[in-house]
Amino acid sequence: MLWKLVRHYAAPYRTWVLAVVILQTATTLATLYLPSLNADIIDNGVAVGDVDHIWRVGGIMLIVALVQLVTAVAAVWFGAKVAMSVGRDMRRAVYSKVDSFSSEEVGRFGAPTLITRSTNDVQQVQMTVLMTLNFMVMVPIMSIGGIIMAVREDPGLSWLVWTSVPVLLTILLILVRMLMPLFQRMQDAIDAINGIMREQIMGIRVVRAYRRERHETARFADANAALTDISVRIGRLFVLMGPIVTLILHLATAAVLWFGGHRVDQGLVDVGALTAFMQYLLQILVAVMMGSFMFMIFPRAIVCAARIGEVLDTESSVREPASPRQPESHAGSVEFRDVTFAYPGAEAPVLADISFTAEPGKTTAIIGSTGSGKSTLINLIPRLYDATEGTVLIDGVPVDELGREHLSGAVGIVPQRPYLFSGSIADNLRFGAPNATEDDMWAALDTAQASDFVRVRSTGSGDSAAKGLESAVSQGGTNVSGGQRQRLCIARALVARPRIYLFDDSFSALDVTTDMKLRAALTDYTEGATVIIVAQRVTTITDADQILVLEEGRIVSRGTHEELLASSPTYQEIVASQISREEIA
Ligand SMILES: Nc1ncnc2c1ncn2[C@@H]1O[C@H](COP(=O)(O)OP(=O)(O)OP(=O)(O)O)[C@@H](O)[C@H]1O
Repeated sequence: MLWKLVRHYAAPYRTWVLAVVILQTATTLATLYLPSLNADIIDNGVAVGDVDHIWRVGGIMLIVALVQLVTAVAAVWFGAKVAMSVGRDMRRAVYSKVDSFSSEEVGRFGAPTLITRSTNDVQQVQMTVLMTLNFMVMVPIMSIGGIIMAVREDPGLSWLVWTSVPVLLTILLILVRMLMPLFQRMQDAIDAINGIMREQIMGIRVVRAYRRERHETARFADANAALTDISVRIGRLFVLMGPIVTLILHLATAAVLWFGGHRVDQGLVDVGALTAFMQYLLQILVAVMMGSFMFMIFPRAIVCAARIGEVLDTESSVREPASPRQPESHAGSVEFRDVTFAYPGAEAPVLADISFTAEPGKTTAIIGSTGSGKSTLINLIPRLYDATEGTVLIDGVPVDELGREHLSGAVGIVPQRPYLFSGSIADNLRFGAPNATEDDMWAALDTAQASDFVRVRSTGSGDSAAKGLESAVSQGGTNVSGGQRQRLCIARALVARPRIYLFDDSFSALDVTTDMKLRAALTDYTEGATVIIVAQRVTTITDADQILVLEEGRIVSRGTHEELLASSPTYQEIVASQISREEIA
């Protein structure tokens, strides 16, 4: 998966990769050339007192060193550009994939892991691309070229290469083998810590309310300790690696000086050639070390790439139609035809044989006990999920044949759990209608009974204080009350002026008087549109043109308030539990 991902995302930057290969080759060749020039200066300049030779070869050395410097810097620059671009594109792809997911896929993966995969995992792959680009040319050329050059300088000492390289390689491979499983566990530990952190931040109020701080702190401490433990073990192995490699390098240098010294004494080799041999041996060992380092980062990148690939290979269960259909009328009627729905993995359906029509200009209300499937039913209209059997139609066209744009333009939903985004109140209100004017927004706020508190609202202090529509909303809408958040979400749906309004238990946080005022204003505002209201309170829906009573996922009765009062035992039960006999009368 790592190779497949990198090949795909690096393809647009082929030219830059080629530049890195050429530049790295030039750097490595220059690095390999320098020791033999050095040997030449010592043997043919210093040893025989030829100053001209020293100047001439010294000049060449300077030029070669300059070439090495410039090409090395340029190679790293291009390498970084490729790696960062690959990382950016991969992050973008993961983001847009997640964006296309339906509630099912988001629920299946879970938010914490989706966040880790699009940030930390992509970063690991990006880092591996950077390292690979830096080392992939240098390591093979330097090790093979180094061996050839070293043996050329003094074949008699070549046994030192054949012994030191395998020793270093063996030790490094043992370390890599020990590191591999640790890296895999590290990624899981990061996931776990992100998950706990997110859950605790989101649920901080509940944690406080139930005085669970100690328990939660202990849970976090355990996850933190696990991550620390793995990191320390990885760190220990890394720390061990430094001295071991240095020891081998020093032993190799000492061996070259010891055995080489004897050979110089015996006149078998020149001092310059011996110096060059030593430098080549060090270059070979450094190349081997870097090669092993590359192997060390691969296991982690492979794990990360697999996790990224899993997201990218997942297709949304709610798919865009290949050629979207346009309905003939744009009135906004909603029809359910024998709809059955089961959540993925669940055995029993939560909705069964649902058939009804919600007409434009009329209000359809859905009432039923907790868990009877009201929200699920509403969620099928904007395709948060697709029906398992049967069809949901808007203006006579099945919703899965409508384009996403068309569908989101037609349907305005106020979810059961109201959510606002960070930004100003105006930013939030313009979510579904970017061109809405201030008058449009105030009209929606008036209808949602939200204009009073928005008008006096102010955030920030001094000159930077923002007032009214420009006042700030924090992420999730946590700096407004539950009822205010609910009304702002209602206003957000109203501003877009869709043809179909879906209110999922949207009046629950309002007091009875505000609820009444809001519904009266709503009747005028939504005139001509299809309105579907899910409600817990009977008083919210007494005026509805049609009330559907849901029980365990089935419509058990339907009719107006009066009709149901007369005919439906379930409805009578609900009403009796909420309204006194006098009120009913
Ligand atoms: N994402 C999900 N995965 C699996 N089951 C779910 C999921 N969401 C809801 N359910 C189940 O489906 C059933 C219907 O849930 P739904 O939220 O539609 O009920 P509801 O009538 O809106 O309830 P409430 O009045 O409490 O909001 C419940 O039994 C619930 O446990």
